[in-house]
Amino acid sequence: MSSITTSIFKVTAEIQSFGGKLVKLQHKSDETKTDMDVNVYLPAQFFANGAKGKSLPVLLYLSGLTCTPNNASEKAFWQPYANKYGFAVVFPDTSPRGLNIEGEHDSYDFGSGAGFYVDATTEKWKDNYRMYSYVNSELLPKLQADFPILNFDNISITGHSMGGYGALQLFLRNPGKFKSVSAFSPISNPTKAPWGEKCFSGYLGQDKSTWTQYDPTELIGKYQGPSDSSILIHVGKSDSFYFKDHQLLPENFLKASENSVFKGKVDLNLVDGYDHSYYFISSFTDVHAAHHAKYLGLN
Ligand SMILES: N[C@@H](CCC(=O)N[C@@H](CSC=O)C(=O)NCC(=O)O)C(=O)O
Repeated sequence: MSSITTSIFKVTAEIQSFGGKLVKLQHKSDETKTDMDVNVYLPAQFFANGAKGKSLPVLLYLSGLTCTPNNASEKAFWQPYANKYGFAVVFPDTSPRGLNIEGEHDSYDFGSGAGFYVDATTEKWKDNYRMYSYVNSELLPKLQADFPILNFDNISITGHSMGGYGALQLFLRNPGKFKSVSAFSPISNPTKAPWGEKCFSGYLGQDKSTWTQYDPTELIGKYQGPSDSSILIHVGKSDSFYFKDHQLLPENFLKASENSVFKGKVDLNLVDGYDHSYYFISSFTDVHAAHHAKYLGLN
């Protein structure tokens, strides 16, 4: 039996980890019209503070292509830092599941596991592939309702690859909503990268002018919200998606930031020897956790 009481979400697993608990949840989504899985890591403070009613900040982690909520929960190692600083971590899924739209499961970089954090407008995808609205407008308010001890008004955002792009995109499209943003190997200029071109043309259609509303490199120059936080990015120099396939293009984002309110505030770290994997991510989780803790008022 679960020790966590919820009404919107069904608790499917509760796993003690690093002194806190990873809670696996499932709910019916109005946006995707499917059941959706989401994991939430509740730090030790959640259980200690519960009785005292002290609210805890939240870090939203968006995952990359092929991922479920479990990849980062098992391999990014946010738990010790969530406990050190006292924040919860939310790990959403990367696409609707359980559908069988024609072509949906044919490739790893489109369809299932590859929702690309957009609201699709093309006929085949528009009814369910609404991962932008799902994460931004449905999931977070619903979690707030079931977890009142968490403070979703004190939230930061991060992610990896497709999720790193998603983090930058959600941060820049919602000025002031997130206290800070960071990204591991983000697809920084998706309208110019093969992964982005494939997903945007499939979900949004051939008119490229509709793509730019989701491209961080296009969005940063137009952003006019708070800019007190810096934008922290790590990319492995031995990541073949970076140096060979040119999927990430972080230099384009850095350059665009020079004509924005974030001029001089994009902290792009190209790190020797690291690849695209969770071995890389988990090597820098501590730096990203400290970055967000600062802006969430935790250190
Ligand atoms: N061969 C891989 C290709 C997909 C991949 O590398 N996925 C990354 C994210 S890439 C950009 O969004 C990932 O996080 N994979 C899951 C993992 O646990 O490493 C494959 O098919 O997995």
